[in-house]
Amino acid sequence: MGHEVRYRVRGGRKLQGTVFIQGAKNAVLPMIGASLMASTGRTVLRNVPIIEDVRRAVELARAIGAKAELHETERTLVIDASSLSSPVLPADIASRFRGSFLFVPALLHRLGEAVIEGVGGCNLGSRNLDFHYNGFKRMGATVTEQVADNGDGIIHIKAGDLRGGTLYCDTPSHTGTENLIMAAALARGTTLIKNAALEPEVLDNIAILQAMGAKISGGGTGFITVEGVDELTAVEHSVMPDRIDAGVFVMAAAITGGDLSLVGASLEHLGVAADKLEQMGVEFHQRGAVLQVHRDRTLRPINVITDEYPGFATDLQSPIMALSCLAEGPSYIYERIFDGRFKLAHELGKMGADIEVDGNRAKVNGPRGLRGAEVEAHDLRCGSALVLAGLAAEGETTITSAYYLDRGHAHTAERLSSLGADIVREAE
Ligand SMILES: CC(=O)N[C@H]1[C@@H](OP(=O)(O)OP(=O)(O)OC[C@H]2O[C@@H](n3ccc(=O)[nH]c3=O)[C@H](O)[C@@H]2O)O[C@H](CO)[C@@H](O)[C@@H]1O
Ligand SMILES: C=C(OP(=O)(O)O)C(=O)O
Repeated sequence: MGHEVRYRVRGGRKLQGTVFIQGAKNAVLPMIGASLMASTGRTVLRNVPIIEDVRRAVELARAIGAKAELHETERTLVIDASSLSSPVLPADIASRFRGSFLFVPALLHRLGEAVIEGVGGCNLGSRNLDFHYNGFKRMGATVTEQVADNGDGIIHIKAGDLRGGTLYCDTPSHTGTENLIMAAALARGTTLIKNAALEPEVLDNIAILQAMGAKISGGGTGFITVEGVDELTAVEHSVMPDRIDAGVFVMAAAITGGDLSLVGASLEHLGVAADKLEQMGVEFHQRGAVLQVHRDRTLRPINVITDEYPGFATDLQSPIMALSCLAEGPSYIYERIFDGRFKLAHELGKMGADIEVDGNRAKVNGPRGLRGAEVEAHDLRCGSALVLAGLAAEGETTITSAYYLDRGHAHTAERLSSLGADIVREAE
């Protein structure tokens, strides 16, 4: 797992043309979790990104007894959760993607318990789940951990009768907020979630839950109130566009000095990343649902501090590290969200970059001409950053362990090739 896919990129071509931004990975995964809360009917999700995380989510939904059909050509997922039967999230699937933990509220409500054999996601240093567990406990659940024969921890959550309460996140956790909202949606009484995440994907998940009959207010304010209801019904919903996919294509235009029209991209959803890219010399024009991106000026260096939305998204930190290698002067990056997200610096070093890392801070000494090399994608965004670097490098770049890239980006090679890039995906 993780080593069978590689991308080969030959750099030096300016990208031009129109590309469709995929549906959002971080919106569709909680929506699949939400759909499992409907005990009758079929949920229809449109604009679903055809990525490995969605394929794993479909496998996991089936493993717990739901019927799930992914219609790839139509980018539509149909889920019938009426036959949910097993509370066990098996390690072989659940430990391959972070979004697996978003199935927990449905299991607690539908089956009274959840057994978590593993939680995956990119290895970005410590990724705690205490806000989720503490919230479930405040609602009346019990959480216990056992050690399996192979030494792995197995978490057992028993719901009893979940009731509303006052919950909080110490920091505004993205999936933490989504899990607590879903747990509260079918709980008895009223729940207040303080310091809730403001990400657009959280708001899109609130929108589908409201359509299903949930009573949720305060989305986007940091204080969310949920009045529990007795049941949720299956609905049809179109997944919002992926702002991180959009950001990567913006940077593909920027790193190649290209000119792209991004269908579905929103300048607003890029948050501070849009301002930072403008400071670097990228020009934007939002015309309805199409964002035009152009860069022909010299790239200027930048200071980046990652933060929760609307701050600079941590998932765009690796891509901008690749871009800043070409900037005329030193760029400074401070990663505040994850404590292990700089493995990329070493890989970019193999391509000629000069990056000094000190804890959660990095100094990128630009400009450095990049050259093709054999590099490894240690996580999803490390993968997208290496593709960007490959687009600007002289010669051929081979990116291994590219399953990680496929976890979150759909049809990467096809979409970039259609814009003029020389890139192929090889799977063994
Ligand atoms: C599937 C999904 O939506 N993944 C996204 C989600 O991950 P995820 O939801 O896992 O990220 P969080 O917002 O929860 O984590 C942010 C920080 O809070 C800490 N924390 C979080 C929860 C908790 O219970 N205790 C705790 O200490 C984490 O260790 C991390 O340092 O948001 C991240 C931050 O925008 C993105 O990079 C991921 O792409
Ligand atoms: C960290 C990421 O995802 P996940 O939380 O799914 O591991 C990501 O999308 O970059």
